[in-house]
Amino acid sequence: MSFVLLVLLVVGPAVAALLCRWLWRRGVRVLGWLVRRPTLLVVLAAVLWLTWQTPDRGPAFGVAIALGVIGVLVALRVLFPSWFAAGVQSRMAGWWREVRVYRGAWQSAMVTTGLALREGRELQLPRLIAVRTRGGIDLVRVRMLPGQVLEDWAQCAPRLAQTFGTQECRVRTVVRRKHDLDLWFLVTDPLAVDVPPFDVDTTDTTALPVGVREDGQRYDLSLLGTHVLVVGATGAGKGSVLWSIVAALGPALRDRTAQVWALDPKGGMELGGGRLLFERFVYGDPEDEAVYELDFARTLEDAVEVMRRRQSQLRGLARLHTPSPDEPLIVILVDELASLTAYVTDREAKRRIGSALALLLSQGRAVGISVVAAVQDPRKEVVTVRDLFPTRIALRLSEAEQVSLVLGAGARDRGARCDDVPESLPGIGYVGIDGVAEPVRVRFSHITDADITGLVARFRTAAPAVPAIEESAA
Ligand SMILES: Nc1ncnc2c1ncn2[C@@H]1O[C@H](COP(=O)(O)OP(=O)(O)OP(=O)(O)O)[C@@H](O)[C@H]1O
Repeated sequence: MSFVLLVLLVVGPAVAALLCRWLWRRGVRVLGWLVRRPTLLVVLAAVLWLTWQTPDRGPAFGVAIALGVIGVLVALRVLFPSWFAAGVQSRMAGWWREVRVYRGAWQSAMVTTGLALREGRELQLPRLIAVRTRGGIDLVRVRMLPGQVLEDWAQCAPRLAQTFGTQECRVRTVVRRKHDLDLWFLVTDPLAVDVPPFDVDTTDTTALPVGVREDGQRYDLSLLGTHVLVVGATGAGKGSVLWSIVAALGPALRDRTAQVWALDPKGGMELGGGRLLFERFVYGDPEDEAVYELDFARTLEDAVEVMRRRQSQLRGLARLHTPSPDEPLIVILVDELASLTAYVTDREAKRRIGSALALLLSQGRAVGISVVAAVQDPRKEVVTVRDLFPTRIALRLSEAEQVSLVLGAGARDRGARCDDVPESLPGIGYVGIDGVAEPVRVRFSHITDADITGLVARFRTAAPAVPAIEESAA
Protein backbone atom coordinates (compact mmCIF):
# COMPACT_ATOMS: atom_id res chain seq x y z
CA MET A 1 0.00 0.00 0.00
CA SER A 2 2.70 2.38 1.03
CA PHE A 3 4.47 1.46 -2.21
CA VAL A 4 1.39 2.43 -4.30
CA LEU A 5 1.16 5.70 -2.37
CA LEU A 6 4.81 6.35 -3.05
CA VAL A 7 4.34 5.72 -6.76
CA LEU A 8 1.30 8.01 -6.81
CA LEU A 9 3.24 10.72 -4.98
CA VAL A 10 6.05 10.53 -7.54
CA VAL A 11 4.03 9.99 -10.73
CA GLY A 12 0.99 12.08 -9.73
CA PRO A 13 2.56 15.56 -10.05
CA ALA A 14 4.15 14.61 -13.37
CA VAL A 15 0.80 13.39 -14.76
CA ALA A 16 -0.94 16.47 -13.39
CA ALA A 17 1.68 18.72 -15.02
CA LEU A 18 1.22 16.94 -18.35
CA LEU A 19 -2.55 17.24 -18.06
CA CYS A 20 -2.33 20.97 -17.24
CA ARG A 21 -0.05 21.51 -20.23
CA TRP A 22 -2.43 19.63 -22.50
CA LEU A 23 -5.42 21.60 -21.16
CA TRP A 24 -3.54 24.89 -21.54
CA ARG A 25 -2.68 24.12 -25.16
CA ARG A 26 -6.23 23.06 -25.91
CA GLY A 27 -7.55 26.19 -24.15
CA VAL A 28 -5.28 28.46 -26.18
CA ARG A 29 -6.41 26.75 -29.38
CA VAL A 30 -10.09 27.09 -28.45
CA LEU A 31 -9.51 30.77 -27.59
CA GLY A 32 -7.77 31.34 -30.92
CA TRP A 33 -10.63 29.60 -32.69
CA LEU A 34 -13.14 31.81 -30.86
CA VAL A 35 -11.19 34.97 -31.60
CA ARG A 36 -11.54 34.21 -35.31
CA ARG A 37 -15.34 33.92 -34.92
CA PRO A 38 -16.65 37.27 -33.76
CA THR A 39 -20.33 36.35 -34.15
CA LEU A 40 -19.96 33.41 -31.77
CA LEU A 41 -18.03 35.56 -29.33
CA VAL A 42 -20.74 38.21 -29.36
CA VAL A 43 -23.42 35.57 -28.74
CA LEU A 44 -21.40 34.04 -25.87
CA ALA A 45 -20.80 37.46 -24.34
CA ALA A 46 -24.53 38.22 -24.64
CA VAL A 47 -25.41 34.96 -22.82
CA LEU A 48 -23.00 35.76 -19.97
CA TRP A 49 -24.23 39.33 -19.73
CA LEU A 50 -27.91 38.30 -19.66
CA THR A 51 -27.23 35.64 -17.04
CA TRP A 52 -25.42 38.18 -14.92
CA GLN A 53 -28.15 40.84 -15.37
CA THR A 54 -31.03 38.48 -14.57
CA PRO A 55 -29.72 36.16 -11.81
CA ASP A 56 -33.26 35.20 -10.73
CA ARG A 57 -34.07 33.64 -14.14
CA GLY A 58 -30.96 31.50 -14.22
CA PRO A 59 -28.60 30.76 -17.13
CA ALA A 60 -31.35 29.02 -19.12
CA PHE A 61 -32.87 32.41 -19.98
CA GLY A 62 -29.62 33.68 -21.50
CA VAL A 63 -29.12 30.43 -23.40
CA ALA A 64 -32.70 30.57 -24.77
CA ILE A 65 -32.22 34.16 -25.97
CA ALA A 66 -28.85 33.24 -27.54
CA LEU A 67 -30.39 30.24 -29.35
CA GLY A 68 -33.15 32.53 -30.63
CA VAL A 69 -30.60 35.02 -31.97
CA ILE A 70 -28.58 32.22 -33.59
CA GLY A 71 -31.78 30.86 -35.18
CA VAL A 72 -32.65 34.28 -36.65
CA LEU A 73 -29.09 34.68 -38.01
CA VAL A 74 -29.12 31.21 -39.59
CA ALA A 75 -32.53 31.87 -41.15
CA LEU A 76 -31.33 35.20 -42.58
CA ARG A 77 -28.23 33.53 -43.97
CA VAL A 78 -30.24 30.82 -45.69
CA LEU A 79 -32.99 33.14 -47.00
CA PHE A 80 -30.86 36.10 -48.11
CA PRO A 81 -27.32 34.75 -48.64
CA SER A 82 -25.84 37.71 -50.55
CA TRP A 83 -27.42 40.34 -48.33
CA PHE A 84 -26.24 38.43 -45.25
CA ALA A 85 -22.70 38.07 -46.61
CA ALA A 86 -22.38 41.77 -47.49
CA GLY A 87 -24.51 43.35 -44.78
CA VAL A 88 -23.86 41.21 -41.68
CA GLN A 89 -20.91 38.85 -42.12
CA SER A 90 -18.66 41.32 -43.89
CA ARG A 91 -19.38 44.08 -41.33
CA MET A 92 -19.07 41.85 -38.26
CA ALA A 93 -15.84 40.24 -39.45
CA GLY A 94 -14.53 43.66 -40.54
CA TRP A 95 -15.36 45.23 -37.20
CA TRP A 96 -13.58 42.40 -35.42
CA ARG A 97 -10.49 42.64 -37.64
CA GLU A 98 -10.50 46.40 -37.10
CA VAL A 99 -10.38 45.94 -33.33
CA ARG A 100 -7.99 43.01 -33.36
CA VAL A 101 -5.54 43.96 -36.13
CA TYR A 102 -5.74 47.52 -37.38
CA ARG A 103 -6.72 49.91 -34.56
CA GLY A 104 -3.96 48.92 -32.16
CA ALA A 105 -1.12 49.12 -34.68
CA TRP A 106 -2.52 52.06 -36.70
CA GLN A 107 -0.51 54.86 -35.12
CA SER A 108 2.81 53.05 -35.22
CA ALA A 109 2.17 51.88 -38.79
CA MET A 110 1.43 55.43 -39.93
CA VAL A 111 4.51 56.82 -38.18
CA THR A 112 6.95 54.17 -39.42
CA THR A 113 5.70 54.37 -43.00
CA GLY A 114 5.92 58.18 -42.93
CA LEU A 115 2.20 58.63 -43.64
CA ALA A 116 1.63 60.50 -40.35
CA LEU A 117 2.45 64.20 -40.11
CA ARG A 118 4.09 65.89 -37.14
CA GLU A 119 3.27 69.57 -36.59
CA GLY A 120 5.17 70.81 -33.60
CA ARG A 121 4.15 68.47 -30.81
CA GLU A 122 0.98 67.43 -32.52
CA LEU A 123 0.83 64.19 -34.49
CA GLN A 124 -1.69 64.03 -37.33
CA LEU A 125 -2.76 60.55 -38.42
CA PRO A 126 -4.70 59.53 -41.51
CA ARG A 127 -8.14 58.44 -40.30
CA LEU A 128 -9.10 54.77 -40.27
CA ILE A 129 -12.75 55.02 -41.29
CA ALA A 130 -14.00 51.45 -41.48
CA VAL A 131 -12.98 47.87 -42.15
CA ARG A 132 -14.98 45.29 -44.05
CA THR A 133 -13.95 41.72 -44.67
CA ARG A 134 -14.89 39.98 -47.89
CA GLY A 135 -13.51 36.60 -48.91
CA GLY A 136 -9.89 36.65 -47.84
CA ILE A 137 -9.60 40.43 -48.11
CA ASP A 138 -9.85 43.24 -45.56
CA LEU A 139 -11.15 46.39 -47.23
CA VAL A 140 -9.82 49.23 -45.11
CA ARG A 141 -11.25 52.68 -45.90
CA VAL A 142 -8.92 55.54 -44.87
CA ARG A 143 -9.02 59.31 -45.12
CA MET A 144 -5.75 60.78 -46.39
CA LEU A 145 -4.11 63.78 -44.77
CA PRO A 146 -4.18 67.05 -46.75
CA GLY A 147 -1.47 66.98 -49.41
CA GLN A 148 -1.34 63.21 -49.73
CA VAL A 149 -2.06 61.36 -52.97
CA LEU A 150 -2.60 57.72 -53.90
CA GLU A 151 1.03 57.32 -54.97
CA ASP A 152 2.26 58.18 -51.43
CA TRP A 153 0.26 55.25 -50.09
CA ALA A 154 1.07 52.93 -52.99
CA GLN A 155 4.78 53.31 -52.23
CA CYS A 156 4.18 52.14 -48.66
CA ALA A 157 1.90 49.25 -49.63
CA PRO A 158 4.45 46.42 -49.06
CA ARG A 159 5.37 47.85 -45.64
CA LEU A 160 1.71 48.19 -44.65
CA ALA A 161 1.11 44.57 -45.66
CA GLN A 162 4.05 43.46 -43.55
CA THR A 163 2.95 45.54 -40.55
CA PHE A 164 -0.56 44.12 -40.49
CA GLY A 165 0.59 40.56 -41.21
CA THR A 166 -1.11 40.21 -44.59
CA GLN A 167 0.20 38.86 -47.88
CA GLU A 168 -0.27 41.98 -49.97
CA CYS A 169 -1.77 45.43 -49.87
CA ARG A 170 -3.32 47.26 -52.82
CA VAL A 171 -4.31 50.87 -52.85
CA ARG A 172 -7.46 51.91 -54.68
CA THR A 173 -9.30 55.14 -55.26
CA VAL A 174 -12.87 55.58 -54.02
CA VAL A 175 -15.45 56.79 -56.51
CA ARG A 176 -16.61 60.36 -55.74
CA ARG A 177 -14.49 60.56 -52.56
CA LYS A 178 -11.24 62.22 -53.47
CA HIS A 179 -9.87 62.31 -49.92
CA ASP A 180 -10.50 58.63 -49.23
CA LEU A 181 -8.68 55.48 -50.29
CA ASP A 182 -9.47 51.80 -50.00
CA LEU A 183 -6.61 49.59 -48.88
CA TRP A 184 -7.14 45.97 -49.89
CA PHE A 185 -5.23 43.72 -47.51
CA LEU A 186 -4.98 40.18 -48.80
CA VAL A 187 -5.18 37.94 -45.75
CA THR A 188 -5.44 34.70 -47.70
CA ASP A 189 -5.12 34.32 -51.44
CA PRO A 190 -8.11 32.63 -53.10
CA LEU A 191 -6.09 32.53 -56.33
CA ALA A 192 -3.60 30.02 -54.94
CA VAL A 193 -5.78 27.15 -56.16
CA ASP A 194 -6.72 26.28 -59.75
CA VAL A 195 -9.97 27.71 -61.07
CA PRO A 196 -12.08 25.13 -62.92
CA PRO A 197 -14.05 26.25 -65.99
CA PHE A 198 -17.46 27.76 -65.30
CA ASP A 199 -20.65 26.10 -66.37
CA VAL A 200 -21.66 28.87 -68.73
CA ASP A 201 -25.21 29.30 -69.87
CA THR A 202 -25.30 32.84 -71.20
CA THR A 203 -24.86 34.32 -74.64
CA ASP A 204 -24.10 37.75 -73.18
CA THR A 205 -20.72 38.69 -74.59
CA THR A 206 -20.44 41.74 -72.35
CA ALA A 207 -19.92 39.55 -69.26
CA LEU A 208 -18.00 36.38 -70.02
CA PRO A 209 -17.14 34.41 -66.86
CA VAL A 210 -13.44 33.71 -67.34
CA GLY A 211 -11.87 33.59 -63.90
CA VAL A 212 -11.89 34.52 -60.23
CA ARG A 213 -10.84 37.85 -58.72
CA GLU A 214 -8.66 38.11 -55.67
CA ASP A 215 -11.68 38.89 -53.48
CA GLY A 216 -13.02 35.46 -54.41
CA GLN A 217 -15.73 36.81 -56.74
CA ARG A 218 -16.18 35.64 -60.33
CA TYR A 219 -14.52 37.83 -62.94
CA ASP A 220 -16.62 38.61 -66.02
CA LEU A 221 -14.80 39.95 -69.06
CA SER A 222 -16.55 42.14 -71.59
CA LEU A 223 -15.66 41.29 -75.18
CA LEU A 224 -18.31 43.12 -77.16
CA GLY A 225 -16.96 46.47 -78.32
CA THR A 226 -13.37 45.88 -77.30
CA HIS A 227 -10.12 44.13 -78.24
CA VAL A 228 -8.07 42.12 -75.75
CA LEU A 229 -4.28 41.79 -75.64
CA VAL A 230 -2.84 39.03 -73.43
CA VAL A 231 0.84 39.34 -72.50
CA GLY A 232 2.87 36.83 -70.52
CA ALA A 233 6.24 35.11 -70.32
CA THR A 234 6.62 31.51 -71.49
CA GLY A 235 4.39 29.27 -69.41
CA ALA A 236 2.54 32.19 -67.80
CA GLY A 237 -0.79 30.77 -68.94
CA LYS A 238 -1.65 32.78 -72.07
CA GLY A 239 -3.30 29.66 -73.47
CA SER A 240 -5.62 29.46 -70.48
CA VAL A 241 -6.80 33.05 -71.03
CA LEU A 242 -7.58 32.35 -74.70
CA TRP A 243 -9.33 29.11 -73.81
CA SER A 244 -11.27 30.68 -70.92
CA ILE A 245 -12.67 33.18 -73.42
CA VAL A 246 -13.55 30.46 -75.94
CA ALA A 247 -15.18 28.39 -73.18
CA ALA A 248 -17.24 31.35 -71.99
CA LEU A 249 -18.30 32.04 -75.58
CA GLY A 250 -19.63 28.46 -75.90
CA PRO A 251 -23.39 29.18 -75.73
CA ALA A 252 -23.00 32.16 -78.10
CA LEU A 253 -21.07 29.94 -80.55
CA ARG A 254 -23.79 27.31 -80.38
CA ASP A 255 -26.51 29.97 -80.91
CA ARG A 256 -24.43 31.47 -83.73
CA THR A 257 -24.48 34.94 -82.19
CA ALA A 258 -20.68 34.70 -82.06
CA GLN A 259 -18.03 32.97 -84.11
CA VAL A 260 -14.31 32.51 -83.67
CA TRP A 261 -11.75 32.89 -86.41
CA ALA A 262 -8.66 31.27 -84.94
CA LEU A 263 -5.17 32.11 -86.17
CA ASP A 264 -2.54 29.87 -84.68
CA PRO A 265 0.89 30.57 -86.14
CA LYS A 266 2.39 27.89 -83.89
CA GLY A 267 1.31 25.32 -86.46
CA GLY A 268 -2.07 24.79 -84.81
CA MET A 269 -0.52 23.43 -81.60
CA GLU A 270 -2.34 25.69 -79.13
CA LEU A 271 -5.80 26.05 -80.65
CA GLY A 272 -6.06 22.88 -82.77
CA GLY A 273 -8.12 21.04 -80.12
CA GLY A 274 -11.03 23.41 -80.70
CA ARG A 275 -11.00 23.49 -84.51
CA LEU A 276 -14.56 22.16 -84.68
CA LEU A 277 -15.73 25.14 -82.65
CA PHE A 278 -14.11 27.67 -84.95
CA GLU A 279 -15.65 29.20 -88.04
CA ARG A 280 -12.17 29.56 -89.46
CA PHE A 281 -8.98 27.91 -88.35
CA VAL A 282 -5.77 29.06 -89.97
CA TYR A 283 -2.51 27.60 -88.81
CA GLY A 284 -0.38 27.54 -91.90
CA ASP A 285 2.22 25.14 -93.10
CA PRO A 286 5.52 26.24 -91.59
CA GLU A 287 7.37 24.40 -94.35
CA ASP A 288 5.94 26.69 -97.00
CA GLU A 289 6.53 30.04 -95.37
CA ALA A 290 5.33 32.30 -98.18
CA VAL A 291 1.91 30.64 -98.45
CA TYR A 292 1.70 30.29 -94.70
CA GLU A 293 2.12 34.00 -94.05
CA LEU A 294 -0.24 35.01 -96.86
CA ASP A 295 -2.94 32.76 -95.38
CA PHE A 296 -3.01 34.90 -92.27
CA ALA A 297 -3.07 38.08 -94.36
CA ARG A 298 -6.02 36.78 -96.41
CA THR A 299 -8.04 35.85 -93.31
CA LEU A 300 -7.54 39.26 -91.73
CA GLU A 301 -8.45 40.96 -95.01
CA ASP A 302 -11.67 38.93 -95.14
CA ALA A 303 -12.51 40.29 -91.71
CA VAL A 304 -11.82 43.81 -92.99
CA GLU A 305 -14.28 43.15 -95.81
CA VAL A 306 -16.98 42.10 -93.31
CA MET A 307 -16.15 45.23 -91.33
CA ARG A 308 -16.59 47.50 -94.35
CA ARG A 309 -19.90 45.87 -95.26
CA ARG A 310 -21.25 46.25 -91.73
CA GLN A 311 -20.10 49.85 -91.60
CA SER A 312 -22.09 50.72 -94.68
CA GLN A 313 -25.14 48.82 -93.35
CA LEU A 314 -25.04 50.54 -89.96
CA ARG A 315 -24.14 54.03 -91.17
CA GLY A 316 -26.72 56.47 -89.81
CA LEU A 317 -28.67 53.70 -88.05
CA ALA A 318 -26.62 52.63 -85.04
CA ARG A 319 -23.23 53.29 -83.54
CA LEU A 320 -22.75 49.83 -82.04
CA HIS A 321 -23.46 46.55 -83.77
CA THR A 322 -25.80 44.09 -82.03
CA PRO A 323 -24.78 40.44 -82.57
CA SER A 324 -27.34 38.17 -84.20
CA PRO A 325 -27.16 34.78 -85.96
CA ASP A 326 -27.07 36.65 -89.30
CA GLU A 327 -24.41 39.11 -88.20
CA PRO A 328 -22.57 37.47 -85.27
CA LEU A 329 -19.81 38.88 -83.11
CA ILE A 330 -16.60 37.83 -84.87
CA VAL A 331 -13.74 37.08 -82.49
CA ILE A 332 -10.35 36.98 -84.22
CA LEU A 333 -8.29 34.82 -81.87
CA VAL A 334 -4.53 35.01 -82.38
CA ASP A 335 -1.98 32.96 -80.47
CA GLU A 336 1.48 34.58 -80.59
CA LEU A 337 0.70 37.87 -82.29
CA ALA A 338 4.43 38.55 -82.81
CA SER A 339 4.47 35.84 -85.46
CA LEU A 340 2.11 38.02 -87.48
CA THR A 341 3.65 41.41 -86.73
CA ALA A 342 7.38 41.04 -86.13
CA TYR A 343 8.62 37.65 -87.24
CA VAL A 344 7.04 37.62 -90.72
CA THR A 345 9.69 37.18 -93.43
CA ASP A 346 7.58 37.80 -96.54
CA ARG A 347 7.49 41.60 -96.97
CA GLU A 348 4.24 41.61 -98.89
CA ALA A 349 2.53 39.43 -96.27
CA LYS A 350 3.91 41.62 -93.49
CA ARG A 351 2.52 44.78 -95.11
CA ARG A 352 -0.90 43.23 -95.71
CA ILE A 353 -1.14 41.74 -92.20
CA GLY A 354 -0.03 45.03 -90.59
CA SER A 355 -2.54 47.12 -92.49
CA ALA A 356 -5.49 44.70 -91.99
CA LEU A 357 -4.73 44.37 -88.27
CA ALA A 358 -4.50 48.14 -87.79
CA LEU A 359 -7.83 48.61 -89.60
CA LEU A 360 -9.57 45.93 -87.54
CA LEU A 361 -8.18 47.25 -84.28
CA SER A 362 -9.07 50.85 -85.00
CA GLN A 363 -12.53 50.36 -86.55
CA GLY A 364 -13.68 46.78 -85.93
CA ARG A 365 -15.10 46.89 -82.44
CA ALA A 366 -18.08 49.13 -83.25
CA VAL A 367 -19.22 46.67 -85.92
CA GLY A 368 -18.82 43.51 -83.84
CA ILE A 369 -15.31 42.40 -84.71
CA SER A 370 -13.05 41.88 -81.71
CA VAL A 371 -9.42 40.83 -81.78
CA VAL A 372 -8.12 38.71 -78.89
CA ALA A 373 -4.38 38.21 -79.21
CA ALA A 374 -1.64 36.70 -77.06
CA VAL A 375 2.01 37.70 -77.14
CA GLN A 376 5.15 37.15 -75.07
CA ASP A 377 7.06 40.32 -75.76
CA PRO A 378 5.09 43.55 -75.29
CA ARG A 379 7.68 45.94 -76.78
CA LYS A 380 6.39 48.39 -79.38
CA GLU A 381 8.84 47.15 -82.01
CA VAL A 382 7.30 43.67 -81.63
CA VAL A 383 3.64 44.68 -81.27
CA THR A 384 3.30 47.95 -83.12
CA VAL A 385 -0.48 47.96 -82.57
CA ARG A 386 -0.23 47.48 -78.80
CA ASP A 387 -1.99 50.71 -77.88
CA LEU A 388 -5.04 49.87 -80.01
CA PHE A 389 -6.17 47.20 -77.51
CA PRO A 390 -8.51 48.81 -74.95
CA THR A 391 -8.37 45.73 -72.66
CA ARG A 392 -4.94 44.44 -71.70
CA ILE A 393 -4.13 41.44 -69.56
CA ALA A 394 -0.65 41.12 -68.09
CA LEU A 395 0.19 37.67 -66.73
CA ARG A 396 3.61 36.83 -65.25
CA LEU A 397 6.19 39.08 -66.88
CA SER A 398 9.94 38.66 -66.81
CA GLU A 399 10.78 42.32 -66.05
CA ALA A 400 9.18 45.00 -63.88
CA GLU A 401 9.49 47.56 -66.72
CA GLN A 402 7.17 45.51 -68.91
CA VAL A 403 4.24 46.18 -66.56
CA SER A 404 3.94 49.80 -67.63
CA LEU A 405 4.27 48.80 -71.31
CA VAL A 406 1.18 46.64 -70.95
CA LEU A 407 -0.93 48.25 -68.25
CA GLY A 408 0.26 51.85 -68.40
CA ALA A 409 2.44 54.06 -66.24
CA GLY A 410 1.90 53.70 -62.50
CA ALA A 411 0.09 50.35 -62.76
CA ARG A 412 2.87 48.55 -60.91
CA ASP A 413 2.74 51.10 -58.08
CA ARG A 414 -0.96 50.43 -57.84
CA GLY A 415 -0.24 46.79 -57.15
CA ALA A 416 0.11 45.12 -60.56
CA ARG A 417 3.34 43.31 -59.71
CA CYS A 418 3.34 40.96 -62.69
CA ASP A 419 7.06 40.33 -62.29
CA ASP A 420 6.36 38.94 -58.79
CA VAL A 421 3.79 36.36 -59.92
CA PRO A 422 5.40 33.00 -59.11
CA GLU A 423 6.00 30.49 -61.88
CA SER A 424 4.05 28.00 -59.77
CA LEU A 425 0.84 29.99 -60.30
CA PRO A 426 0.18 30.10 -64.05
CA GLY A 427 -2.99 31.82 -65.20
CA ILE A 428 -2.74 34.69 -62.69
CA GLY A 429 -2.70 38.15 -64.22
CA TYR A 430 -3.87 41.72 -63.98
CA VAL A 431 -6.61 43.03 -66.24
CA GLY A 432 -6.34 46.68 -67.21
CA ILE A 433 -9.15 48.41 -69.05
CA ASP A 434 -8.84 51.85 -70.66
CA GLY A 435 -10.59 54.39 -68.46
CA VAL A 436 -10.50 52.20 -65.34
CA ALA A 437 -7.78 53.31 -62.95
CA GLU A 438 -6.93 50.10 -61.10
CA PRO A 439 -6.00 46.80 -62.71
CA VAL A 440 -7.87 43.79 -61.33
CA ARG A 441 -5.96 40.68 -60.27
CA VAL A 442 -7.57 37.55 -61.71
CA ARG A 443 -6.83 33.85 -62.00
CA PHE A 444 -8.19 32.52 -65.27
CA SER A 445 -9.87 29.14 -65.54
CA HIS A 446 -7.58 26.22 -66.14
CA ILE A 447 -8.91 24.53 -69.26
CA THR A 448 -7.43 21.09 -69.78
CA ASP A 449 -7.43 19.03 -72.99
CA ALA A 450 -10.34 17.04 -71.56
CA ASP A 451 -12.26 20.28 -70.98
CA ILE A 452 -11.62 21.28 -74.60
CA THR A 453 -13.00 17.95 -75.80
CA GLY A 454 -16.06 18.55 -73.59
CA LEU A 455 -16.49 22.07 -74.98
CA VAL A 456 -16.39 20.79 -78.55
CA ALA A 457 -18.96 18.10 -77.78
CA ARG A 458 -21.27 20.59 -76.08
CA PHE A 459 -21.03 23.67 -78.24
CA ARG A 460 -20.02 22.72 -81.78
CA THR A 461 -22.64 23.68 -84.30
CA ALA A 462 -23.96 21.15 -86.81
CA ALA A 463 -23.09 23.30 -89.81
CA PRO A 464 -21.08 26.48 -90.14
CA ALA A 465 -23.01 29.75 -90.38
CA VAL A 466 -20.58 31.20 -92.88
CA PRO A 467 -19.71 28.78 -95.69
CA ALA A 468 -16.14 29.89 -96.28
CA ILE A 469 -14.18 27.75 -93.85
CA GLU A 470 -10.56 28.13 -94.64
CA GLU A 471 -8.02 25.66 -93.45
CA SER A 472 -4.64 26.45 -94.74
CA ALA A 473 -2.41 23.64 -95.76
CA ALA A 474 -5.12 21.20 -94.88
N1 LIG B 1 -5.16 29.11 -65.30
C1 LIG B 1 -4.32 28.12 -65.05
N2 LIG B 1 -4.39 27.45 -63.89
C2 LIG B 1 -3.53 26.44 -63.63
N3 LIG B 1 -2.57 26.01 -64.47
C3 LIG B 1 -2.46 26.64 -65.64
C4 LIG B 1 -3.32 27.72 -65.99
N4 LIG B 1 -2.95 28.16 -67.21
C5 LIG B 1 -1.94 27.40 -67.60
N5 LIG B 1 -1.64 26.47 -66.68
C6 LIG B 1 -0.57 25.48 -66.79
O1 LIG B 1 0.64 26.19 -67.01
C7 LIG B 1 1.41 25.62 -68.06
C8 LIG B 1 1.68 26.66 -69.16
O2 LIG B 1 0.45 27.11 -69.66
P1 LIG B 1 0.30 27.73 -71.13
O3 LIG B 1 0.85 26.79 -72.14
O4 LIG B 1 -1.10 28.16 -71.26
O5 LIG B 1 1.27 28.97 -71.03
P2 LIG B 1 1.67 29.94 -72.20
O6 LIG B 1 1.85 31.28 -71.60
O7 LIG B 1 0.68 29.84 -73.33
O8 LIG B 1 3.07 29.35 -72.63
P3 LIG B 1 3.81 29.46 -74.04
O9 LIG B 1 4.18 30.89 -74.24
O10 LIG B 1 5.01 28.61 -73.86
O11 LIG B 1 2.85 28.95 -75.08
C9 LIG B 1 0.61 24.42 -68.56
O12 LIG B 1 1.15 23.27 -67.93
C10 LIG B 1 -0.79 24.64 -68.05
O13 LIG B 1 -1.42 23.42 -67.72
